[in-house]
Amino acid sequence: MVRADLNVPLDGDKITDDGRVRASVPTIKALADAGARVIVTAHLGRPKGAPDPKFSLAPAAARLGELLGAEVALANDLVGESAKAVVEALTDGGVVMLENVRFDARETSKDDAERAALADELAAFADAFVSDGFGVVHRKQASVYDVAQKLPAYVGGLVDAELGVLRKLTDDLERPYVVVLGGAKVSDKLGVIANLLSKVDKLLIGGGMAYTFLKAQGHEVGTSLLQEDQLDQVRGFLAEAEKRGVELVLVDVLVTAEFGNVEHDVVGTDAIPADKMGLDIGPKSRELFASKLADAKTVFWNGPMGVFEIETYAGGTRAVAEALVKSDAFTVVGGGDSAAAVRALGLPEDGFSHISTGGGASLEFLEGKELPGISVFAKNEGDR
Ligand SMILES: Nc1ncnc2c1ncn2[C@@H]1O[C@H](COP(=O)(O)OP(=O)(O)O)[C@@H](O)[C@H]1O
Ligand SMILES: O=C(OP(=O)(O)O)[C@H](O)COP(=O)(O)O
Repeated sequence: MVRADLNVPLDGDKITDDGRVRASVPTIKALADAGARVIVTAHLGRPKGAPDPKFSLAPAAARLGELLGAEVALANDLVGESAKAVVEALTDGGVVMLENVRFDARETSKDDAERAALADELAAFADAFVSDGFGVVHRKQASVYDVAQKLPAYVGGLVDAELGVLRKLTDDLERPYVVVLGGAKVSDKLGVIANLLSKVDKLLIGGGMAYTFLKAQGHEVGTSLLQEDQLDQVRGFLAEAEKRGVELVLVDVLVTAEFGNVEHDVVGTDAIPADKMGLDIGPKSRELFASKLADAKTVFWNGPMGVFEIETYAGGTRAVAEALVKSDAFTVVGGGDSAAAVRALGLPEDGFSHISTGGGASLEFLEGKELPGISVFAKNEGDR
């Protein structure tokens, strides 16, 4: 059983960036080539613990089959009759996939016993477990953490390689060290900032993340993405950043009346109208961010600077990406959408030192937090 991260961006049922599927191939292929019967488990999006066709893994299974050159049958459930039939029909060297692990509410349950019960059912399908979904190792979830305690468990090549690169950002890194944060998973990622403040020289904040900072500084943010319940925490970060001399810079944004509308204005961060939302960083911010990145020696970037999927709001993300390509620093981009953005904007992948499949996972590793999907291996002494 291989836990992969196949959480790919979709437009309807079309994969818009298959980077995570491609990154999952080497481990799956090596096992299949060695004659194993491979059962792939993965999640897609954040369904509410029940089947939802919008979040089916069907596009990922089809793409994985194309890349492997052999069909990958997809069960239409996780541990039910369909999964049992698909696993039973497996032959040596074959690969099958179970449906989205998050269609079962026990996957993400906070209750240890509930997760363990699902892990038992998953483990009954297999003789060994390989943890290869780097983007999800920061999640204490049944298919990532609990199942690793039920079977002989091994770290896969992708997880091993990702950790190898990220260690370069924790041991003896060259300064100035700049971290760029954006994206939409604001509440998740605000949590890492407290620890990052003691490690970085500059923190550049854009994307959906920026508006909670602007609000905490006393600005009006209109209808922009806002994590109201974390404002106090962010006020604490601002005070801490000032004390430590960590710079936070954002001066203008692109605002629009309605999400997705291409009609927009550029306004200063102190002039966001009450009925508008910010969907990208503005031209002055782009220049400022690029100048802060120009003399960096180490950069980690997670989270697009704007809604890059719409060309009108892709400029901020492009500016940061181009600044990294130009830079001779050690540059790591992490996250499903950030990696997808770099490729969608046509930037050369070799313009970055590393493009990681994990955003939240990388950030939590960099802040020094224990990652459940990794620390579980310390508990299974002897397994590797
Ligand atoms: N200002 C913004 N408002 C709303 N969404 C935003 C904004 N800026 C960026 N985004 C969205 O953030 C998403 C990616 O966020 P996230 O999942 O946190 O990044 P990653 O997958 O790289 O870790 C993109 O789909 C992008 O459209
Ligand atoms: O897309 C992911 O993370 P990322 O957006 O931090 O790169 C992973 O697949 C984890 O998904 P989750 O944040 O819903 O647990």
